[in-house]
Amino acid sequence: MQLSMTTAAGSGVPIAPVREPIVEVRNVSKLYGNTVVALQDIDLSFEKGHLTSLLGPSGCGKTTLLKIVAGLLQPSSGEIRVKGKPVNGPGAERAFVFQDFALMPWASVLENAAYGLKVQGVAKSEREDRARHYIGEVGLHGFEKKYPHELSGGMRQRVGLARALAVDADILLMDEPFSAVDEQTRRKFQEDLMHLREVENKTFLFVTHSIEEAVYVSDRIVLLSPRPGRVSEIIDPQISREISPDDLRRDENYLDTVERIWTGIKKYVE
Ligand SMILES: Nc1ncnc2c1ncn2[C@@H]1O[C@H](COP(=O)(O)OP(=O)(O)OP(=O)(O)O)[C@@H](O)[C@H]1O
Repeated sequence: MQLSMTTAAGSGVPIAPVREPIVEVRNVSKLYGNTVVALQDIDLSFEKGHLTSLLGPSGCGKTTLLKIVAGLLQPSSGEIRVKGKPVNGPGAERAFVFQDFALMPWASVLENAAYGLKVQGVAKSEREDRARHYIGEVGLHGFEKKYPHELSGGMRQRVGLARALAVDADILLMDEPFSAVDEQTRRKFQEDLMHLREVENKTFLFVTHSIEEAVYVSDRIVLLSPRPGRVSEIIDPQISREISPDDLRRDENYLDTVERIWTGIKKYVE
C-alpha cells in the first residue's frame, strides 16, 4: 500500500511520512568552537524498527549527528527526543557501536559481549546467558572463549554488535560498521544486519560512505550536504528484500536509486 507523500524540504523529493518516530531530531545545530558549524537546523524523525543511513561527503557531520543522538555530544541548539522525551545524555535505550569496535583486548568474547550488562549491574550468570545468546545471533557461537586478537576484523565487529544487542537497547547507532572489513564479510554482515532488524525489531541509525550499501540495507537514506551539514535529500529506497545480491546488482530500481544519490552527492565532490 502506498502511503500519502510529503516532500523533503527544498529537495522536491517525495518522502513517506514517519509513522511512529522513536527518535526525533529537532532543529539541531552544532558548532565546534566559534567558527566550525558542523550541523545546521537538522530536523529528522526516525521510525521504530527502521534502518536509516546517514550519507554524505566527508566532513558533512554524519558522525557528529550520530553522537548527538547517542548523547555523547551536546547540540549547540535544538533538542533530541527519544520516545517523545527530551534527552541530554546517553541512555539505556540507545547503544553506540564504535567504528573501532572498542573491545577490551584482555577480555574474552563472552566478557566483551557482556560488558554493557556488567556496567548496568546485571548479575554474572544472567549477563553471561544473555551475552551467549547474542554471540550466537551474530554468528559467533563457539568463539566465546577467544580473545579479540584471535578474531578477524569482521568477527570483532560482530562482538561489538553482540554487546550492543545484549544491553537490549531499542536503538542501535552504528558509525561505519563495515568500513574495516573485506567485501565478502561486508556483504554477509549486511545480510545479517537485515535479518537482525527483522527478528529483533530494533531501530538502526547507520553512518556509511557507501551509496550501494545504503541503498541495499536502508528503509530511509538521509543525505547531508557539506559543512554546514544540512539535510539535502531524503530517499526511501523501495528495494525488494527477497532479491538475491546478484540479482540486486542488475535490478533497475536499485541502479536508478544509486544513480540518483550519486547525482545528489557528485555536485559536492567535484
Ligand atoms: N572536535 C572537533 N573540533 C573541531 N571540529 C570538529 C571536531 N569534530 C569534528 N569537527 C569538524 O566538524 C565537521 C563534521 O565532522 P564529522 O566527523 O561529524 O563529519 P563526518 O561526515 O562524519 O566525516 P567523515 O565522513 O570524514 O567521517 C568536520 O568538518 C570536522 O572537521
